[in-house]
Amino acid sequence: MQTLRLPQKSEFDSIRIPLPSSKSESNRALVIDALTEGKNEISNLAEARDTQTMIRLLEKNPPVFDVLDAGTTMRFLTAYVTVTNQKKVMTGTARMCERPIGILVDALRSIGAEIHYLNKEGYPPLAIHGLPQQTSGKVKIRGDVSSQYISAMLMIAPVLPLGLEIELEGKVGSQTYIEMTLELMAQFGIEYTWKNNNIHVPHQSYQPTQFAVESDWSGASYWFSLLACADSGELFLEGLKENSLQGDSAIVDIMDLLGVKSTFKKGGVLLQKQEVKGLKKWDFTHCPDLAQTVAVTCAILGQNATFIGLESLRIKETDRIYALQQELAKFNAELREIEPEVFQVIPSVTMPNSVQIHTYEDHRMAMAFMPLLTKTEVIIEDPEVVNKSYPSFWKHCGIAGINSEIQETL
Ligand SMILES: O=C(O)C1=C[C@@H](OP(=O)(O)O)[C@@H](O)[C@H](O)C1
Ligand SMILES: C=C(OP(=O)(O)O)C(=O)O
Repeated sequence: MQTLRLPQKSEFDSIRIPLPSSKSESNRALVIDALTEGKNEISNLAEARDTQTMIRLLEKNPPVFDVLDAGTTMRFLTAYVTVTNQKKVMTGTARMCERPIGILVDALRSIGAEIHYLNKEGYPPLAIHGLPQQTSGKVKIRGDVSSQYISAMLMIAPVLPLGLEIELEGKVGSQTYIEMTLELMAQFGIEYTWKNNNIHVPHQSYQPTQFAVESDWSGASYWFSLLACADSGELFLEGLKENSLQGDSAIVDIMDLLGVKSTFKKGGVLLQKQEVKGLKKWDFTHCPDLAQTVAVTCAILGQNATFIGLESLRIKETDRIYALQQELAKFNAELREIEPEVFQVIPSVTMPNSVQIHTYEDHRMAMAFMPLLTKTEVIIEDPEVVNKSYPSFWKHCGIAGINSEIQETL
């Protein structure tokens, strides 16, 4: 097994981190581009494996689309392949085949698609036979499992002959990602209305557009956390905008409470240390990918914060609640469920001399625990797991003066 040793370090100079591009924006722009007649100019696409997988599948168009562990690639391409009336098998890693897709398949079937499950009902792998004819212009989709099903349906909606009216049912999670989808579609010339639970996208054409992908706010969160946990330093994060399409820009408000001041400047955002105001409670319903970063930060900073809105974490790259609980325990911290779906961070009081973090095939487990190096030596198992969203993460740690060392262990 490969591990990465991160020596303890808690003082940082004035450092500029280039940051990767957003995989969420990239994967939307790629699907829209594939649906557009005419030439778009899309720049700054993500180096993330999830995006590179989508580029490769769209370019090579093999009969089997193996998306590996990329949720957006699986969900967005399932809708894309269907609407473009292709015959295709959609599959992915063993974990991807445990991540539900039934809500999206039901939505596509309800407008006339022919899709079959090749193994377990409700889960990939799927055999798609296309959409011979759109039989309905209305669909109901529950919003509490994954917003990616809704984004997938929204992006194909303009090219459907009858357009699409989507009624969102129940609680809607990750709503910021639905907003990102619609705002991005609007930049490609699409008009829509969203009233209460109803989103209506009439039939229309995507317009050729120039679109530059912004840096990734989810990836930026680990640098906010590093500074929050450090004794001193100043970081400049490149390519972030104050008015972002990404809901994970909420990290600015969260970290304002955890001791990081953000100042937007030309070309990015400057992070400086300030006093810790304290984080009492946060709802992660609309920014689930920040939960691991903030849980680790609170555990390190001695913040007994209450977390809600973590339900979707159980069906991501791993069961992130279980994974966090296991790894926080290694430095005597906890994520305790005090009532159903209400969690409290119980911070660490004693820190071991070294902590080895298991990463559960989840990029965010590796990156979220990196800031622990401000308090002790950290050993990260399977460091390449970061490639899913942030392949240059360890290189950027090097820019920050963290002298990591790869180790081969049995
Ligand atoms: O649409 C997107 O780009 C994403 C939506 C979110 O998923 P859910 O909607 O499943 O919460 C998020 O966790 C994921 O990393 C990216
Ligand atoms: C959940 C994530 O991605 P996806 O659902 O697209 O696999 C993530 O990047 O944290």
